[in-house]
Amino acid sequence: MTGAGSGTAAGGGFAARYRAVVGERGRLCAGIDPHAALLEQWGLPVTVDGLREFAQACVTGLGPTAAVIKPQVAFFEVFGSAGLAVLEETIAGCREAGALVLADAKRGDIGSTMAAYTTAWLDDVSPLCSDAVTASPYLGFGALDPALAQARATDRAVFVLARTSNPDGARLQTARTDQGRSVAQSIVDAAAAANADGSATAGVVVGATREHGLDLSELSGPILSPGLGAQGATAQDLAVIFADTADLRWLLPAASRSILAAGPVPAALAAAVEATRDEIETALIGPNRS
Ligand SMILES: O=c1ccn([C@@H]2O[C@H](COP(=O)(O)O)[C@@H](O)[C@H]2O)c(=O)[nH]1
Repeated sequence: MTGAGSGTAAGGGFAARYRAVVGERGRLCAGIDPHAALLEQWGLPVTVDGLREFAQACVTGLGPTAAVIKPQVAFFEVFGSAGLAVLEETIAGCREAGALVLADAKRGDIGSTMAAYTTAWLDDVSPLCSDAVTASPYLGFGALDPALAQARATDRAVFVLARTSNPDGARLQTARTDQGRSVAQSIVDAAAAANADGSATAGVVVGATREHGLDLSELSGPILSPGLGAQGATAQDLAVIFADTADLRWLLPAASRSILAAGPVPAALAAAVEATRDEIETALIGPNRS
């Protein structure tokens, strides 16, 4: 299997893997968020067996279709070790199908503990090994160094929270640092510095739900933008808030519940991915794209 998600790539950084799969499948990150309400909507029990069936349908429907797949780790942790076993199968299945897997685990801790999180999420020795992981910079961007180093060495990426899609984030993220920049802008700038080698090792998370006030033009790395659909953002909003502030080739809009609502039939999930992606492409570059 030679898909973007299969194993460790050989050089070129995450940038090459990302460009290849997004070029082929389009700009969209499909989330796997097995909410209890969705399991019920799909006619599944809210048990680990229901979780497994849900995840298998996602692997079949989303794995060959979406460029990036983002399992939300929390919904698997709800079921303890059995849920984590399902997460392992889900990650492996999506990577085998050629998607890049971004584990939404939002890890962040002192360096020595961060090293263990790094092994868990970004090292081939781990059954949870993914192509990228989300991270919180609240202990300082430098505390993420072990993850960034491992990601750089293995052509993976770390997506760092900068300006999140929830309203509660604003007060902290728009606060000014002693250098006069917003906290969120300082995260973006640190990520841009980490990407100076062209590897795109450091992505950022910037929600699609509101004006972010950031200059993303120097980032040279992926911008995960959650908030489409269930949180109220639209494809047109993406064009408005990112067109003048970012290189749109790096924009990776994300949606979970609005896609998963199309289940449980895998073909319907795949169709929802395609429809969402087409809406995004039309909004960002117009209907006559080649
Ligand atoms: O700022 C952020 C960061 C992460 N998320 C995560 O993305 C999905 C969104 O799910 P929807 O169903 O499309 O609302 C979810 O896993 C969040 O934890 C985010 O929404 N905002």
